[in-house]
Amino acid sequence: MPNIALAAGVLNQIPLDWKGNQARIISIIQEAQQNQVAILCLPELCLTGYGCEDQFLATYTSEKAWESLIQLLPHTQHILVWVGLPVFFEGKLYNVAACLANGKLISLIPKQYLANDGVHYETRWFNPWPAHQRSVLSTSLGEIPMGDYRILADGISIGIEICQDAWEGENRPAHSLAQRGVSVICSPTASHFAFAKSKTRQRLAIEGSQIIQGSYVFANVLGNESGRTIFDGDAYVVHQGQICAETQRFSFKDSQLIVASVEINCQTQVADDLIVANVQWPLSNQTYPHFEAAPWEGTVNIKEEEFARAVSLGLWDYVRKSYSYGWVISLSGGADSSAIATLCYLAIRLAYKELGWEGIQSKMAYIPWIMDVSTEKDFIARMLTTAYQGTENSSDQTRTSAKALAECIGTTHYDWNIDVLVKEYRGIIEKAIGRSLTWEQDDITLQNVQARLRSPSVWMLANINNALLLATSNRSEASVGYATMDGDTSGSISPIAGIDKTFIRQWLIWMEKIGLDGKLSMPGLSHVNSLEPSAELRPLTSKQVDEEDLMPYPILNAIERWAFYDKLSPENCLKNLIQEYGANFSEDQLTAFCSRFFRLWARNQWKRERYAPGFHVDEYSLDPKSWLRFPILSAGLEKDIKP
Ligand SMILES: Nc1ncnc2c1ncn2[C@@H]1O[C@H](COP(=O)(O)OP(=O)(O)OC[C@H]2O[C@@H]([n+]3cccc(C(=O)O)c3)[C@H](O)[C@@H]2O)[C@@H](O)[C@H]1O
Ligand SMILES: Nc1ncnc2c1ncn2[C@@H]1O[C@H](COP(=O)(O)OP(=O)(O)OP(=O)(O)O)[C@@H](O)[C@H]1O
Ligand SMILES: NC(=O)CC[C@H](N)C(=O)O
Repeated sequence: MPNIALAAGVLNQIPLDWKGNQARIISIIQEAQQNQVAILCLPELCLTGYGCEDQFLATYTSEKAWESLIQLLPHTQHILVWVGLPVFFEGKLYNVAACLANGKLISLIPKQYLANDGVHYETRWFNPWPAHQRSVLSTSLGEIPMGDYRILADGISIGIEICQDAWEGENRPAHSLAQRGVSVICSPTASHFAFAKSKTRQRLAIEGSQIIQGSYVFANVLGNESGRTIFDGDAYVVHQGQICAETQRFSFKDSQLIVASVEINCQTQVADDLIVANVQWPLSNQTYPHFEAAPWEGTVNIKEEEFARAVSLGLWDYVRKSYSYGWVISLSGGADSSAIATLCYLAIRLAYKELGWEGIQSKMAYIPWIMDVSTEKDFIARMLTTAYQGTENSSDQTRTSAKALAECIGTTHYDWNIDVLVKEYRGIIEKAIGRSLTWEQDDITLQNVQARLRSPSVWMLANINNALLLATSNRSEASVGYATMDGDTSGSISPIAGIDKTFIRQWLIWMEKIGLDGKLSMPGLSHVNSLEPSAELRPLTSKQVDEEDLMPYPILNAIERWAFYDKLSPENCLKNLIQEYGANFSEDQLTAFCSRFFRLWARNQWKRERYAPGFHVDEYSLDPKSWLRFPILSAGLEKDIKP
């Protein structure tokens, strides 16, 4: 029973980046070879990127991937590597893990169960491969075995489960592989971040190793690969149910390799489903560092930590992959825009900590001024621009709050007043329609014009800086359309559109007082955290607060979850509401909240269709393009509240 080194590599790839993806794969294979690794598992579809969307349907994509695969072969001496790519077989497309060993393509093993819920849409592009079906594919390299095979390499039998395969309970291929006899399963994966989801993946890896009483090597994608989804970059080497090595999630590096040396059972029996790879493992006399999870994984504030790390990595990857030079935020001093400014700050701080200044300069070499900047402080000021845009309805508290946060972060901060613009527009329209606008008659119009007139100026800053304008809507506001279209919805990404207002406020308090690892906090949030959420669009004397315009945020969030995650009827949502909140609100009040929620929900689907792309962070999202479809025109659900 020899000891061999098993490794998993996570990669931050870019869809359709042929050269870049290949270079990162070659670099991690070389790192593995230097570490005398025998078997290396890389993420699902890592040659093309997991998120190529309908470009998978272009045969060109799989042809380019095939070319790239062939170019990898000379880099696989004395190692067995799993690399993911799309492959056409008899006119149908499959999501495949290719086994490369010692300069040869050994086999192509397709995914059996396709992911098709939530953000996943795999059946649009791929076909599921039936269990136990085995065939051969004629290729430029000759006849290659394609199907439900095992690999026999230097006495070790290896099987595979591709991401969703492992989520299929009793049907997961690990069970059949256990009966057929494998000592190692590799699991190339592309499983996006959602709160606490990595624990499920970890459990699946542990159970996989227990099912075969052997080793399980699991490798996920890393970072914001293609825009909306962020991948944790988690990987595990598990042996007999024990985790031997794991990555530190949310790394800002291009890749991470983990290695563990394990004692493996040998097998030499020949069988129909066994393809022999001619490879001799390197003699592993190396001792490996103990690759273990980051300390923050074990803390009680794991949800806050995950949110901070996932979204800041999402923002960082987005800015560099879109070749932008930074971010612009219209900073009101309220919770949403302040949360986003803080997340941008964290993106820079975490990137700096992990990559160092030289690492940042090489990653951001496309920015013309990058070599002129020498300190982290200067870099923050160049990357992050904020603007407070007051009106006569703005309070001193929000102006002070925005200024204090901007100073604490070190943004380039502006403060100007837009009353002159509001007056000008109001005058033009009043003259045109021949009457004065009043708050009694024109409330929404007078609110919205202010929100809209904050948009052109920050777009100008975004254009001047070649920066991304960040929209600040959260999921709770998106539910009820509590935002002005082309006003505060302006922007090219909506980083917090996937999370509710209640959590944002809780996270801000944690960031002020505790922060990442209990160290990286933001004391400048003290003013923000003392304010009650308000749009500040009506005259100050009216004391506008969001929760009076709408309903208490916890109630709004509860109805939203019951209705659109649990898919309960409006009537049952109300029943739940009465049960949970009946002690604090009358039935009439709760019925009014429920009616208002469904009325605003149905009326504002068109707004959700028009939001800038947001990040997925929770179990569900309201994004119509990637999670929840709802008719733009409907009778609404309000009438269904009472029988
Ligand atoms: N189904 C549909 N398809 C296409 N368009 C549809 C439509 N239904 C209405 N519309 C149109 O939508 C327009 C109204 O939308 P819009 O102009 O955005 O305005 P609207 O949704 O009526 O009002 C904006 C709301 O957001 C609040 N707000 C604004 C800014 C910031 C904040 C904050 O969170 O702090 C809150 C504000 O207090 C107000 O309650 C109308 O022109 C209407 O015709
Ligand atoms: N005085 C202001 N200066 C600059 N931007 C503003 C101002 N008022 C509103 N905005 C912009 O409009 C957005 C929407 O306002 P909204 O009130 O929903 O968010 P917030 O002020 O960040 O948080 P809160 O709702 O907790 O007050 C803000 O996030 C901000 O981008
Ligand atoms: N790529 C996949 O097969 C992902 C499926 C998996 N159930 C997930 O959501 O993470």
